[in-house]
Amino acid sequence: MTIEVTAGEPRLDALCVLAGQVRELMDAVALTDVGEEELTAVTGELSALTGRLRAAARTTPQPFEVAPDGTLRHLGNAVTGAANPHALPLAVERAPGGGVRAELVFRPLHEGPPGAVHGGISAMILDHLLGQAVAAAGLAGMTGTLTVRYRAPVPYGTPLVATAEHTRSEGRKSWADGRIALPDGTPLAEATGLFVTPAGWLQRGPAGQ
Ligand SMILES: CCCCCCCCCCCC(=O)SCCNC(=O)CCNC(=O)[C@H](O)C(C)(C)COP(=O)(O)OP(=O)(O)OC[C@H]1O[C@@H](n2cnc3c(N)ncnc32)[C@H](O)[C@@H]1OP(=O)(O)O
Repeated sequence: MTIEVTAGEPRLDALCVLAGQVRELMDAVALTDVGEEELTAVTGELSALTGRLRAAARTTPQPFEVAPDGTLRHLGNAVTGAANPHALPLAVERAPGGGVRAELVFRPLHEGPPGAVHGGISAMILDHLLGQAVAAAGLAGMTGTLTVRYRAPVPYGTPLVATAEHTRSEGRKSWADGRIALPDGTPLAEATGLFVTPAGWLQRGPAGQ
């Protein structure tokens, strides 16, 4: 899959494509049933590839930054970052009725209980989405508390919809609610969270801009 998030920045585009390929690799590792000899051979090739990438390395992932088009982006983010193999990546958009939403499909790689998504993975997605709902209201903050109610096992391999909305603020504290649901709206995991805007962000913003 080609992800074009970086118009006019061919190296970053190539990095995002590489991250997508690594996601496919991770899926393949989670599901492979090839024999021991082949596993050992592939491990050797991957070790060589890892060395090539480490030939020039940074100490932190791609940063939270202002892109050339003036928008904020975080290609290294563990949930949304197209350049981060760990990320789905989650594509978050403004919801028509307010708040934010994202369509997502978890993968077998995300298994916790047999046949369902790990609760920590669901919590991570909800944490991020609630945070973006708060940010969309102009109050970006760090998670202070996150409470999740798991109402039903979250399946992988099935289209799901995650939504969140900012509910209220008091000073630097903001609250948001969200859920991961089936496309018909049936909630599977619901969350509420408190986000605190660090005092420094009030002057400089989360990207230090
Ligand atoms: C455009 C962008 C897009 C970007 C959109 C990005 C979305 C990303 C979403 C993912 C977010 C994360 O995962 S963030 C990662 C996980 N979270 C963290 O690592 C946070 C670590 N904790 C901290 O950095 C800090 O403790 C903070 C920032 C949370 C608070 O520090 P602080 O700013 O010094 O707060 P402080 O002055 O003590 O308190 C201010 C008020 O908040 C309350 N308060 C403080 N912490 C907590 C808490 N944990 N739980 C309850 N309440 C708390 C205090 O009681 C006080 O209330 P009162 O006395 O005024 O009533």
